[in-house]
Amino acid sequence: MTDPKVVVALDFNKQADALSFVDRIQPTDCRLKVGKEMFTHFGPEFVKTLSNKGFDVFLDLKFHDIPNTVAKAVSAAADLGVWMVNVHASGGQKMMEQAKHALQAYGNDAPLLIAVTVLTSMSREDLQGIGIDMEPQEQVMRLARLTQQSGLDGVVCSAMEAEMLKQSLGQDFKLVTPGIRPAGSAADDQKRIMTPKQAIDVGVDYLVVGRPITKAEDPQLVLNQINASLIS
Ligand SMILES: O=C(O)c1cc(=O)[nH]c(=O)n1[C@@H]1O[C@H](COP(=O)(O)O)[C@@H](O)[C@H]1O
Repeated sequence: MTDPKVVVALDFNKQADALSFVDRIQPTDCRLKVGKEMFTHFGPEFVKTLSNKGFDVFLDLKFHDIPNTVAKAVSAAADLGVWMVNVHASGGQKMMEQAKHALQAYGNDAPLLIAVTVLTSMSREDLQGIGIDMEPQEQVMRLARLTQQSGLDGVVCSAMEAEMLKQSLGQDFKLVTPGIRPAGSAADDQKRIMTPKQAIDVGVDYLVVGRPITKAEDPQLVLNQINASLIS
C-alpha cells in the first residue's frame, strides 16, 4: 500500500509495550500517531526509533503558542523526520502562517501541517465558557477556513464534519479523523463513530484508529481487514 489511510494511535504508557506492538504490524499498511503522553514519557528518541523501523509518524502535540515558538516547534518536528505535525487553529492566522513558512525550508521533506479546530470533547457550553457564542460545528467551519487561508494542509475533525468540510474547502484539503470503529468493534468512550469505509466515503483522508488495533489479539489481521474494507 503506497499511501496507508490508517494511522494507529499509539497510546501506551510503557515503551516496551509500544515497541512490541509495533513489531507486530507492517509500516506498509499503516502510519503511527504519537501524542503528548508517549512523547512526554519517551521523547524524540522514541519517535526516531519508530521512523527507523520504517513507519511514518504523525506527531500529535497540538502546538499552541506565540507564532515564533510554534514555528520553531514545528521545525523541530521536521528535524525529527515526522510525516505529519499539528497545531491548534485557535492560535490564529499569524501563528499558522509562520509555522507553515518555517516548514518551507524542508522542501519535499516537510511534514504535512494540519490544525485542530474544536476538540470533540468541547460542547456548546464549553465554547460559551471561553467566550465563543457559537455551535461547535460553526466554529469548526470557521477555524477550518482560517486554517486553509493560512496555507496549512488540512484539519483534524470528526468524521461527521467531513462532508461539510470537503464541500466547502475542496478535495485537496486533508481531513484526519479519530472516532473510527471497524464494524462490530467496541465504541469504548467514543461517542459518534463511523466505520473506516463510511469515513472514507464521506471524504476522510486519514483514519485515526487506536484501541480496535492496539488491543487486538492479532493487530495485523485487524489492519488487513480494515484495509480490505476500504477497497471493497
Ligand atoms: O487529537 C486526537 O488525536 C483526538 C482528537 C479527538 O477529538 N478525539 C480523539 O479520540 N483523539 C485521539 O484519537 C485516538 C483515538 O483512539 P481510539 O479511541 O482508541 O481509537 C486517541 O489517541 C485520542 O486521543
